[in-house]
Amino acid sequence: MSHLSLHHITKAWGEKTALDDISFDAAEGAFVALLGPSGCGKSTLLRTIAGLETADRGAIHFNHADITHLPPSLRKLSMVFQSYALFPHLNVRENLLFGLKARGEEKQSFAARLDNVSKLMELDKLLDRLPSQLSGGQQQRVALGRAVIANNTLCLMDEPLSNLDARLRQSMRREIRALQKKLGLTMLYVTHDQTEAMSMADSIILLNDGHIEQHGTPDDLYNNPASVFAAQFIGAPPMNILPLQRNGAHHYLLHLTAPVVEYRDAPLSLGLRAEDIQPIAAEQAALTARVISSEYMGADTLLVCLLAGISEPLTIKVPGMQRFTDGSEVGLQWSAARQYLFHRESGKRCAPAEQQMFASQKKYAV
Ligand SMILES: Nc1ncnc2c1ncn2[C@@H]1O[C@H](COP(=O)(O)OP(=O)(O)OP(=O)(O)O)[C@@H](O)[C@H]1O
Repeated sequence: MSHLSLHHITKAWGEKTALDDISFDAAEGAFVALLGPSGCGKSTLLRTIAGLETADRGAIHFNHADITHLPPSLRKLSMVFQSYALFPHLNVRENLLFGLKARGEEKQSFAARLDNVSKLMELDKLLDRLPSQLSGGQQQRVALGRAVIANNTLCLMDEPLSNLDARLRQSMRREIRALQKKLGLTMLYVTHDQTEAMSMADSIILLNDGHIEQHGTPDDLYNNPASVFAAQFIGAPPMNILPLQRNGAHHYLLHLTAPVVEYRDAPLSLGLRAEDIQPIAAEQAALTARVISSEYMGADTLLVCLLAGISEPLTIKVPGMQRFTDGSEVGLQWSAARQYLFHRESGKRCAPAEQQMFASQKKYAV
């Protein structure tokens, strides 16, 4: 049985459905990222699991027990907020011990637990300082230490790194992941940053407007996106999405690398990741595009190109040292295995069998 299971959790704020029939399982010791754009319901979901909000419908099971109606203090979970929520007038030691005292836990255990956690979090030399005398990263460690000292096996984190600068964020990501593994914590981690989710999590729950768009491993979300939304949310730059047309001027796109065609009643879009498109010499290419801008980023350069007759620009990722002049013509190719097909109306990915069926219809091929 899963450590944590949500069953059909639904919650509305007035007219707005913030959580729409959310169900998932998290195994013991798993790091699960809740990812999605602003307003998709990440915080509401986390707060509902913590018991700080009440679901309108559905059930939450944790450690074989139904905790749906338990108050937060009895749920045996720790929560770390974006704001750290440290008490400004209490020093690090008092902040770390506050929860234990408030819950009336065994006093004799405090010294050993404090010693253990302050060493683990490298806070042992800072115990007498107030939060205002700590750096952002140190404050974050106190907030984490408070979660760890409670000895709870489930930890909920709501954008814990968003107040830190990019470099510190990266090292804290590694620290949190290492700590979570070492202590065997089950972690639910809210973020809107796909890189954070991809680099830290065992599995990602991608939320879109209150519902689960896709739940899978980082590899699944990147290589097998279930929809245009997932394909464009995961990966940078977002996946190129080009409309396929049966008789339009774009037709040549379709039979460049494989006889992928549009099916009678199923208008499709073609998805291509920027890194899967290779520039080649224009004179050797069946398809050419005009470079409209290039963005040098060190290791890579992003080329924004326009294909004749297609208004959507196409972004291509090339090695940083490869230079193209704006306005020049470049040939393009990609592997048929790296093409994604989506239903244009629903945005959903075509099933493999469906994609095969489209591919086998050669009537549109030149
Ligand atoms: N207390 C509240 N009262 C009314 N509406 C709310 C309340 N809290 C959240 N909402 C609404 O519910 C929806 C989901 O909000 P939520 O804060 O869960 O999203 P989020 O994904 O965490 O967003 P962000 O990344 O911006 O924090 C939004 O439309 C929001 O306006």
